[in-house]
Amino acid sequence: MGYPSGGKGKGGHMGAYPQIGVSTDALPMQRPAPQQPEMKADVAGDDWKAQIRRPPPDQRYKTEDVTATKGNDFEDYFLKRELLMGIFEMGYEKPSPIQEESLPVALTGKSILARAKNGTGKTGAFVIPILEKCNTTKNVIQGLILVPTRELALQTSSVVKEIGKHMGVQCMVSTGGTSLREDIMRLYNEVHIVVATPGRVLDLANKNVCNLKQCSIVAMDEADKLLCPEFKPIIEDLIKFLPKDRQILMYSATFPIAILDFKNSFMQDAHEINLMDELTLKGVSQYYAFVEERQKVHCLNTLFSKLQINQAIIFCNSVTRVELLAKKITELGYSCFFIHSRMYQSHRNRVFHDFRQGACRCLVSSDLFTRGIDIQSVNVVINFDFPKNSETYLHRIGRSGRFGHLGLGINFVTYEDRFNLYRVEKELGTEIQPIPPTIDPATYT
Ligand SMILES: Nc1ncnc2c1ncn2[C@@H]1O[C@H](COP(=O)(O)OP(=O)(O)OP(=O)(O)O)[C@@H](O)[C@H]1O
Repeated sequence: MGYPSGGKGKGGHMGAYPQIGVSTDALPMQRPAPQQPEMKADVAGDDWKAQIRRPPPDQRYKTEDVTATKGNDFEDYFLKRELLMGIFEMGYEKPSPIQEESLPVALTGKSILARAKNGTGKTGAFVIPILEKCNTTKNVIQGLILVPTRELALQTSSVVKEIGKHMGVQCMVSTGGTSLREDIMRLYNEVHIVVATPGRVLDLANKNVCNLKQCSIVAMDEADKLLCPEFKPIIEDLIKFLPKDRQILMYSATFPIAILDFKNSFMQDAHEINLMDELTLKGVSQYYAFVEERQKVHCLNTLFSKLQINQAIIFCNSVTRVELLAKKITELGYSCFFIHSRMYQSHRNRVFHDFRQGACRCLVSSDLFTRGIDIQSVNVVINFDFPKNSETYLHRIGRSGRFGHLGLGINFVTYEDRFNLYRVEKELGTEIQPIPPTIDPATYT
């Protein structure tokens, strides 16, 4: 991934700070999908593998979090050829452990409640069976994917479109913060799979414009977040619009006890998968720096000069603090973006898109980006404010070290945070070390 020259370091990139407002272009996945598949594959012959345009193999070191598999191949699951082509063109060579555990069960139609570490391929674990079951000759919604944030909806829909690109699948994103009218118009066209935040899709179902009568498979990503008090009643209402024999695929890295209630009500016979004997990622080194509040910006400055940051996400605990910190970083002479839920959706889209493209090295974020966001080039996560609970800690740190790669998590800990640090360590069974004077770049690059 390329960077504009001087993307890191003191270069007076003061202009980068207000960049978030420059354009209201929607991301491509928000536009109505084309009516024809991007490329119709000729997969009739035996030479289909020769047609696959695989990306160059990923040679980087990967930890056992993704390599400890049974050695299965995607071809073992008798998937449609068009789907297999999409999988291989994504650069997926072999299924990850959670994909190995999920695919055969999901393909039988059974519901799943699965827990696996961050960045180990849960999205593929539910997207692949949904695509396999999708009959693109039928003009009805057959799969629904629910996610807690709009950014995650955009990201997941692009995975569906990429993996399903040889199938002619029509995938629609539907989230709050966008035009309801456009969503309604889109639904007059062909839609096979909907990726949505719960409120908007319930709204559309209530208005009888989103017909879920034949939607027999539903995935809930970040399921514990979807079952928090804010979303749970919406999810329960939505389920009433689905067929009785629907299949539910629930995934997260964290499953508090509260989930059991939902499981008992809606998916009693679900198959359970738990790949989290240990909770934190093997590839992510975690450190803390004991600081006073007023020293934090200075410490961040020191980290910027000492670390080999490819891309970094810096988390704060409030929207106000996100904006303040982004301003301070800019004043230090570093370019940075910021994102939080109180920004206009068009600005959020722009920041997400540009940061993913590598337009800026550093993103200051609220917990909006804590879950699910997959940006492979992020190798450093900094908790400028220490998170309040261990679930948030785990998901934040998991924005680095994607798919078993190496990463670094650094926590600023104040006197008031000291008990929280201890609790997170205890609850996650992990050790967060005091930060040493130097950190070997080989451990996180
Ligand atoms: N079988 C595979 N082979 C190679 N790369 C893969 C495979 N499956 C997934 N990936 C890649 O791994 C990265 C992480 O995957 P994904 O976002 O699905 O993780 P996740 O488990 O959902 O993470 P989180 O818990 O943070 O949401 C993505 O960039 C994805 O493209």
